[in-house]
Amino acid sequence: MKILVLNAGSSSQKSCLYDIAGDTFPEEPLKPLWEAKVDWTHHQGFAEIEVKTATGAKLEEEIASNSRSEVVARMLDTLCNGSTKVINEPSEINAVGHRVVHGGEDYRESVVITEDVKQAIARLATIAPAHNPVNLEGIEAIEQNLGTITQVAVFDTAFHAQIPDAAAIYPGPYEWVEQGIRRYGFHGISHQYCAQRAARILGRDLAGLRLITCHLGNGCSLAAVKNGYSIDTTMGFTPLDGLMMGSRSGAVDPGIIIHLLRQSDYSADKLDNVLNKASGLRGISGISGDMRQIRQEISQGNSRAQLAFDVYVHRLRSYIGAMLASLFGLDALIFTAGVGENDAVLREVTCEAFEFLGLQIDKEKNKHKSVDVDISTPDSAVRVLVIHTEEDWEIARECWRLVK
Ligand SMILES: Nc1ncnc2c1ncn2[C@@H]1O[C@H](COP(=O)(O)OP(=O)(O)O)[C@@H](O)[C@H]1O
Ligand SMILES: CC(=O)OP(=O)(O)O
Ligand SMILES: [Mg+2]
Repeated sequence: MKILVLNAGSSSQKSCLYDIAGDTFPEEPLKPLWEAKVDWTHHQGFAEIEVKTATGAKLEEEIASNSRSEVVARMLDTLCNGSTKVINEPSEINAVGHRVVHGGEDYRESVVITEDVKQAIARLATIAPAHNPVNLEGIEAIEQNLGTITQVAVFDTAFHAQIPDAAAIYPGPYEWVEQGIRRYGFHGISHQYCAQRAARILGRDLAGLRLITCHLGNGCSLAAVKNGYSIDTTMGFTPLDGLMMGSRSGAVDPGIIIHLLRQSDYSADKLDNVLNKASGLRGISGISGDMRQIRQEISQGNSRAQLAFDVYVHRLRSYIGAMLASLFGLDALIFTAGVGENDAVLREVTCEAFEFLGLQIDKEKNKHKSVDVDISTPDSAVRVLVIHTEEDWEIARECWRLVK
């Protein structure tokens, strides 16, 4: 079965094609036949497309277009033509899976996309403005280019759908509960993949495991996973809650918002922009939301970069503490996504705070650039894992489950 996966971000579009043979979904992630990445950030009005195949073919080009449909058309063209050709025609694709960030109260698991599903994704754009509209554009671009092919929406919120009310409900007025203003949680596709992968690495059943998965990418969130279910998480009603992120503030005293609305020229739009795009590592450092750049500036003695890192670590430790309390204990702490997988110093200083629990990492193992490994010492009371997240593979798994 050939499954095309689309993971649409606000300024990028990642896609890949898997070929899954046989009657059972493989345990180990397969290498995609073909992968494509489109980036709109570098050159206004232009899309940079990078394509590579499992056999080593590569293609890079720039096209003058802001239209996701036009760019998806070109991407699909590279699947069937030229040096990166891996199939003869688009009709060989059996299904298309999409990462959709917000599924709200209506969608608590993956679904085959219908008009109703599209309308719900559009409606939820008001609370996931950076994500849901581009997810919908991706779905429509596939409709325009591939017609009536089966498409599946895999929601970032779904893995958190079982979070108990005590952890999900904000202590505002009860009307909020009635209006669906509650903690939904995000990055669920990644948290779910990492929890399953951790159980495999540990040689244990998910049932009986208490895990904290730390997804630290541009967006950052933690999940407390018990018996394979998320029972608490740091992102909330929107992907702005919780940890400090690349350019998002994470949780701040709501009184600051009231203060700014009353005392300054802040509007809702300005607040949105400040909290989502001009805060976090970028806001504090004044340099960048990219952890690699923060690290480089720290090595050159930049005190604001150091402060940004220190606040990031403080927040991360605090929220790990919160997840620990929800789990009543911990079997494994898992680091994943761009920062979690690559930043050994961050992992080391984060873990130091939990040595009192008997959690101990092997500092040499921690420095190795390998993933899907246990970096704790043999006698550590808690296992510490670094896992390469495979959101696309998890989307393909859900697609396979629904379409097979
Ligand atoms: N070697 C590294 N050291 C520290 N941070 C890294 C490294 N490589 C990537 N990152 C960070 O990972 C983040 C992006 O993570 P990623 O999971 O790719 O994000 P997203 O999928 O949310 O766009 C960036 O902040 C980047 O700086
Ligand atoms: C939900 C979310 O924050 O996603 P990302 O980290 O991809 O921005
Ligand atoms: Mg990501």
